[in-house]
Amino acid sequence: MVQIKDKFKVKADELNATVKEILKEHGSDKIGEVTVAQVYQGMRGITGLVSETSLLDANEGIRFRGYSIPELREKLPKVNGGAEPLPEGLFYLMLIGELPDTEQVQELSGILARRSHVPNHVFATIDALPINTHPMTMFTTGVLALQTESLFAKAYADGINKKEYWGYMYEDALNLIARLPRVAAYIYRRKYKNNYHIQPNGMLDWAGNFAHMLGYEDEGFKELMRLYMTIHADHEGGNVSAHTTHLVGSALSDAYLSFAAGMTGLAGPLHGLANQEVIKWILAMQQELGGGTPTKEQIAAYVRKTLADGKVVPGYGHAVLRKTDPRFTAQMEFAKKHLPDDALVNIVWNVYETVPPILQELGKVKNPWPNVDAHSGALLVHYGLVEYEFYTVLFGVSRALGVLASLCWDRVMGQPLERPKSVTSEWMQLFVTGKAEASAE
Ligand SMILES: CC(=O)SCCNC(=O)CCNC(=O)[C@H](O)C(C)(C)COP(=O)(O)OP(=O)(O)OC[C@H]1O[C@@H](n2cnc3c(N)ncnc32)[C@H](O)[C@@H]1OP(=O)(O)O
Ligand SMILES: O=C([O-])CC(=O)C(=O)O
Repeated sequence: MVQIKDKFKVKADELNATVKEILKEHGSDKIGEVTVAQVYQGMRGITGLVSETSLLDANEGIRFRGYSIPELREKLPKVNGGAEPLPEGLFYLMLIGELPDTEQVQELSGILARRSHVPNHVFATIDALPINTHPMTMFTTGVLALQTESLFAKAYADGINKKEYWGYMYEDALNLIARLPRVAAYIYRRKYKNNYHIQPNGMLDWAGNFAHMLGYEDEGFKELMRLYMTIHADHEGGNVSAHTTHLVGSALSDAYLSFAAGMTGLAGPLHGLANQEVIKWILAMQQELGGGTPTKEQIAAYVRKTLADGKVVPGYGHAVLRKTDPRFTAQMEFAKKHLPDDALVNIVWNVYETVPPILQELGKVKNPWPNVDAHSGALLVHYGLVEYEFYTVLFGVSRALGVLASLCWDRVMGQPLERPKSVTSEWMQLFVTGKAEASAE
């Protein structure tokens, strides 16, 4: 591990020198203009953050350090005999900026396995919550309870030099990633499997062991988890979970606090919770039709009813993407290979053919195409993980890889407290009528 940590610091020193140069030579260059509409409408299109781990193209989708999802599926190391990438490899790529070889990924898997111990008070804290608590609430609570283990918080309290922040953040990030599958699996087994818990298997890879602790030994499910944990890991810096983690981290809150904050955002239905909403929506449609497989006409009618009721069609649309999400496509390919005849998956594919033209008709939806959440639930149901309220926890465990790699970069680059300017609508009225000056600060 010392090796990866050292490598990270070397890369960071190089980038720090480059950024210093950029700021010296181009610090006052303009990167864009901000309109009044952007300020009121969720800051879409404002470039205001630096996130090293991935970059989104509205039409192509996400690239992790330059690699698209199909490229990652091909190039990242796999388990012996496996076809899907090991998510540990993606973490290495996001952190170091280079594709790891199999040996480096195996080393990282071993390190994560050795760091995965979760203290008992975390389980006791989760146990204190009523059983009907949403799994995402249990998850964020569990992560907050784990904060007792933060090395960064301890070191800060002891009074370290700011040049040393990154090293403690790095250790916390790895420890937290190592521990999350255990916390998540505990929640699953407590809520849905009569509190019958399964001990970790230190010989397995990170995602394979997660599947094992959840109670799924099928190799197909383990492959799904490897793919799932890879494709959900990061989506550049402005999405709600990544931005929140970064923002909270900018106050020098440690990795546990920052990640828990990000997870409370992932738990929203317009963000990560949409994966449970998709399955809920399909099941409700089936129920309304008396069961069975709905025809495309019936799906279209249900979509129109959803819209008429003033609701969104979950799994469709995106704040930035303007084409079918490549994460949706990757899952579709997985399904075509492993479960082409699955009834629910076939409904998901019929929904894909039906929804976009209807959303397009509305004239206001900027992206009528499916996002990652439109497909994931149906795959999980196929393998028996039917408890859809748990799905966003899986998303959260994966998202840790991206947002925690980013947090390491934030600290090693010495990123400052984030604090953009806000105004009141009264100020805006004066501004648009020329009675107030725009403030650059
Ligand atoms: C991992 C992820 O976070 S991926 C996203 C997961 N979320 C979902 O799938 C929920 C459904 N989708 C949505 O609600 C939206 O598409 C979002 C939140 C993802 C993006 O929101 P925006 O960037 O505001 O989208 P956009 O600019 O296209 O919105 C314009 C209008 O179209 C509506 N719209 C967008 N997507 C949908 C949809 N799937 N169903 C119905 N209406 C939609 C918006 O609600 C908005 O309506 P309004 O003007 O009456 O308020
Ligand atoms: O990019 C976004 O805004 C939402 C998203 O798809 C993600 O975070 O994975």
